[in-house]
Amino acid sequence: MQVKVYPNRAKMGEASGKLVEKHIIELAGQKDEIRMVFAAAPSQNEFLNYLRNSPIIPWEKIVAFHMDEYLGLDHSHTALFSNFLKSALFDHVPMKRVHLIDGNNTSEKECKRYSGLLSEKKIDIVCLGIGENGHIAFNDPPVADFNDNLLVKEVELDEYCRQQQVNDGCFESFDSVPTHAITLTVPALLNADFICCVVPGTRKKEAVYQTIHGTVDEHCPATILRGHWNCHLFTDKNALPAFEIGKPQETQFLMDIISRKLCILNEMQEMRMTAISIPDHASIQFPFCGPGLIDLQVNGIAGIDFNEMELTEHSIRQAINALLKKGVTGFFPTMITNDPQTVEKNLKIIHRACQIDPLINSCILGIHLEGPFISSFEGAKGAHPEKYIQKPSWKLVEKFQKASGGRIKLITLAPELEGAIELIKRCKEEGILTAIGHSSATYSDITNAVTSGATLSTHLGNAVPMMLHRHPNILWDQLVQEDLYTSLIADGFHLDPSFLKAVLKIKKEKAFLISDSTKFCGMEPGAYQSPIGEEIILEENGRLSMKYGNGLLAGAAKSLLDGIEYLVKEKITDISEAWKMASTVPLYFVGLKPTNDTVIFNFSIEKRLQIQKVIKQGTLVNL
Ligand SMILES: N[C@@H]1[C@@H](O)[C@H](O)[C@@H](COP(=O)(O)O)O[C@@H]1O
Repeated sequence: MQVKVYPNRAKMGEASGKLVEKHIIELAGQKDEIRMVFAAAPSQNEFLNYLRNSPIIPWEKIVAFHMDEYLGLDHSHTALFSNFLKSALFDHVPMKRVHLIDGNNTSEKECKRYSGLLSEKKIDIVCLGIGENGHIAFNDPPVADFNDNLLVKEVELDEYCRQQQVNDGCFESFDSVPTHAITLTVPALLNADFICCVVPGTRKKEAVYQTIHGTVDEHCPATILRGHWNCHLFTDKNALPAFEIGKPQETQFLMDIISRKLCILNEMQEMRMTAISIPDHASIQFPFCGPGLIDLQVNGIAGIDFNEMELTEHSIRQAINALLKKGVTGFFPTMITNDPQTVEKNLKIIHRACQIDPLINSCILGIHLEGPFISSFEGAKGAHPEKYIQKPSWKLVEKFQKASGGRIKLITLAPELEGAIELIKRCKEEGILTAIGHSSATYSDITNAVTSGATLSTHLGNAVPMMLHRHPNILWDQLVQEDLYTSLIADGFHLDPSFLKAVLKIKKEKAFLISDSTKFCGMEPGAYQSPIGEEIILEENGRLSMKYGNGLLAGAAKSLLDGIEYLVKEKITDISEAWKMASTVPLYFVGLKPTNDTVIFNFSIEKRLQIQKVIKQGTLVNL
């Protein structure tokens, strides 16, 4: 859902009208008939007024419906929605056809008749508002059903909704507002390809707040709009309680949003937001939309590895295509401890690929050097080859940084090594983030690293010494550092659910997911050679380990998307939290501004995620 905020109703009406006008004209170029549903309420006045006066809308192609009607109100009553829409729009423009709901027909017959008309063909555009009680059409909280099997039904209006009709000036008294009505159901409204929602005014504050920030469920039926992939919410300053407009409190605002588990800010000026907040129990069939995924540790994917000798610009593009298919719109290619000549060569290739291909350039947000300044202790060195481990050296970093065209943004190192603290400080000066990882550091090494500028624990819980003292040890010692973020591999093999739960309880919004995927992610099970020459085994279930390392893990063969699914499946977090940990949190950690990159996905009852569409830099990616 995109939220746009305007200083007053007039500007809001004009902007929403323009957007719908533009969409109608686009559709008119493709089809002979455009089917639209309109809402009848004073909140729509400015919007309908814009449409009525548009000199370019091809009304002769438009078939109009409305979304609700009172039962039993006299034909001539001005509050009848059919009469309202006639005087606001239908009587002024040469529509192809207008289908009015007859509130004086028996409700059963009328629901059937109108359902029949609606289901003749797909509805293209729904223009609606949100009630003070959060309703859409007359789906008030007590009767709204996100999984309704019906398209049109009779409902009893709740008292809050009836009072709003008096507040809106449509009826003189509460008692004169009918108690029953006919309404299009939630699925009938959400089935449209395009939704324009116009909600002005102070009395809508709570409803707008809930729509943007509340849990997606029937307590506020409008929250379901966040799940629609092409919904545009227009509101005015008066209806917006959550933050003040015009004050550039970007950081605080972003933190507020992150802590409320929902949406990211894309453009401060327009207040465009991409929201995701889905209840864990939802069995909603509509696609959802969330920010593009961000993976700060990708060694490779789909047969291509950034550490292999054979890396080319073309294979980088292939890897990016595979990542986009998994919803990853931004990532750090990760170079592990390796022959320095290969590292340098591959950094140059990545740099060149970014220069020649704008898509690669926009997906590669930076490069992660994981090593070579790591511990050579068993366990701590993990799957990294000992022969290429080096002493911390700014000179080497400088050489690599030059080869990469300044793209190295993160270095994982062992702070206990001689010269590591100086290197951390130097990196900080040069704008490179540093992380603690593949280390056997003590509490004082870790504290020194943090005070010198280290801000992350890389894949906490993995690549640590084989045997740990129960306390102190390197896990507790990092967990207590409040300034450290933590990256976690949630592939189902690297960490147990209880460890993940405990880390999240401590680190809260400072924990994010990485895949640590290698070229074997997406490959058939079997025995292979790793890019750094080790024999490795990829099992049927996706476990990747060293053949001669007593089963020790050797990176991952699962994607970031699998990590999100794992957190939800194991009931470690809900989907909103997990998605946030794989998108907004890592982006925030590296200090990059949110983008408009968006992923549209299905989330099934079986908790499976399926990517449907990826929008990168405003363009639909060909998946
Ligand atoms: N990329 C690292 C490997 O280099 C490391 O060997 C492994 C260790 O996991 P554990 O410490 O659980 O054996 O974690 C990740 O996969």
